[in-house]
Amino acid sequence: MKILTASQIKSCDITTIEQGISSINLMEKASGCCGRWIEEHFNVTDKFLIFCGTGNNGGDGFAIARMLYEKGFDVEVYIDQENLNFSNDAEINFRKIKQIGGIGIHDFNDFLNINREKTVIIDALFGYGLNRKLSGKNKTVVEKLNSIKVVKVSVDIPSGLYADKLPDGDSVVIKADFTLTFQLYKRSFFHPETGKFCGKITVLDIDLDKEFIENAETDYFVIDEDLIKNNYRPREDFSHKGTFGKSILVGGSYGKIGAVLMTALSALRTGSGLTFTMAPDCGCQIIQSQIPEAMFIGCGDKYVERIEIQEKAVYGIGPGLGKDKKTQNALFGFLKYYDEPVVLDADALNILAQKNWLDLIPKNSVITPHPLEFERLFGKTNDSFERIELAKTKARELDIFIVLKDHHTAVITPDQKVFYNITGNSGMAKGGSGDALTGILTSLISQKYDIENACIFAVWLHGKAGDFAAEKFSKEAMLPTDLIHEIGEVFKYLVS
Ligand SMILES: NC(=O)C1=CN([C@@H]2O[C@H](COP(=O)(O)OP(=O)(O)OC[C@H]3O[C@@H](n4cnc5c(N)ncnc54)[C@H](O)[C@@H]3O)[C@@H](O)[C@H]2O)[C@@H](O)CC1
Ligand SMILES: Nc1ncnc2c1ncn2[C@@H]1O[C@H](COP(=O)(O)OP(=O)(O)O)[C@@H](O)[C@H]1O
Ligand SMILES: [K+]
Repeated sequence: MKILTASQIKSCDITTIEQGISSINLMEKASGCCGRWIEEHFNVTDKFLIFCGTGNNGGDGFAIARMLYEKGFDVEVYIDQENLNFSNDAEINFRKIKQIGGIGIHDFNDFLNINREKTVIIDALFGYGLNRKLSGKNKTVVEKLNSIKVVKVSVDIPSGLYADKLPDGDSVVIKADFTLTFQLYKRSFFHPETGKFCGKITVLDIDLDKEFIENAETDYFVIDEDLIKNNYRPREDFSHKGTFGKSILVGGSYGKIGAVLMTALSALRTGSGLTFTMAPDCGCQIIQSQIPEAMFIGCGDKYVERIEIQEKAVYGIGPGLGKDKKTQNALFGFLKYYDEPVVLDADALNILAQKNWLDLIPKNSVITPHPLEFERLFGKTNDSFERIELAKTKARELDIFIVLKDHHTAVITPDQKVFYNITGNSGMAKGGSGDALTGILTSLISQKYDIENACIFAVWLHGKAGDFAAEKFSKEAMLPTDLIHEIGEVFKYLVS
């Protein structure tokens, strides 16, 4: 799914209106979608306090208030009574609720304390039209709302957030539990500094002009299930182990053998035809007894001391590798003569950063840094938006794919497209999760997924397996090995 900027969304709204629906009816449709979602998720005994701004986001709020009232909900509306300079459609909907009479209309300042347990705040202060940080009464009311512990639902965007950039450092933003956004995800939902305000996000289809969206130019995309289902290739019947490639996972060092073991196990669980671990001899017994399906190639005593080049194989290098001098030489020796795409992770990246060997990375390779590894490779950035821009520059410069790991991992391609992943959860924030991703990626590339599709599929699959593991064991208790065992459930889900 595409991600558009605030100004593109505005143009999309205008185009949709030009195509035949009036703007007031579009607002009715958008508010209707929110109203139905609210009805499905809350009880008629709950009390709704709806905070409305003067723009069309506020207009949505007034319309939602009317719809909930008509369904029998207890609704109060809060506005800034010193600023009644409403947009046309907000004005129409404001008048409608005034006519109804049964809905209390109050000033932000009259909002003192919540005196009922089951209260729900609806935030319809600002949407994508925000053009400066919140100040005055808007700021005060958001600070007050943030200080009380009740469920908050933001309409379109948590008020105070921009759709596509960071707010100023000291901005106030509503901290929502739920965000009901129209038609498309917004970029700010996926960045750590801004995404933390959104809570659980639901995208509501309000039928904006499909042709406009199709033709809109953007570098930014969300990895949704449609993309994955198009991408996934079920296993052919007439096939043999050679059909599904040869994955060689290089890593492990004394005390970190588990890392390469988990990488190999993930490669197997993702369907690799032939799977090898290339690891120090001290890991032989443990790997061979834990994963009999994987073959073992010894390449040192306690550390990887050489990386043998084999034909028709895809290499995933880094998990548990360590940075021993002999390992550094082994990596240098390998990359100097190898020019097929490889997957590089963890200490392989740390060595490349430390030695400034980035030019050795073969074209079309995939690197999978977490933010700190990224910083070691490419330097500091001020925020995660800048980090993505730097990743785009580096992906193009080096002609590589960058899988920038985070809560919403981003796949950045050499032609500067950015795909945000929406599967995964904080249960994966445990040593070993990244090793699993390296195995999944290597396996998909060895099965001849093109590299872009392999990256997209791998991060989605990895996160989805993490979500299944969290469902079964909880975020706290799930282990990276549980995630690896859930990979099978994800493939079953894809064909169901
Ligand atoms: N027809 C449409 O265009 C539709 C718009 N929709 C809703 O409309 C929203 C966008 O509406 P608008 O473009 O009116 O924008 P907003 O409702 O976000 O508010 C913009 C208004 O607030 C002012 N403003 C911006 N930042 C401010 C600040 N910090 N302090 C005080 N005032 C500030 C602006 O000057 C403008 O008057 C969407 O997010 C969505 O909720 C939906 O109803 C779907 C259809
Ligand atoms: N809070 C989180 N939400 C979603 N995914 C997460 C979270 N924390 C970690 N992950 C995922 O787990 C993996 C961790 O990788 P990494 O930091 O390299 O750790 P490791 O030490 O396991 O190699 C990444 O794929 C990352 O996206
Ligand atoms: K809002």
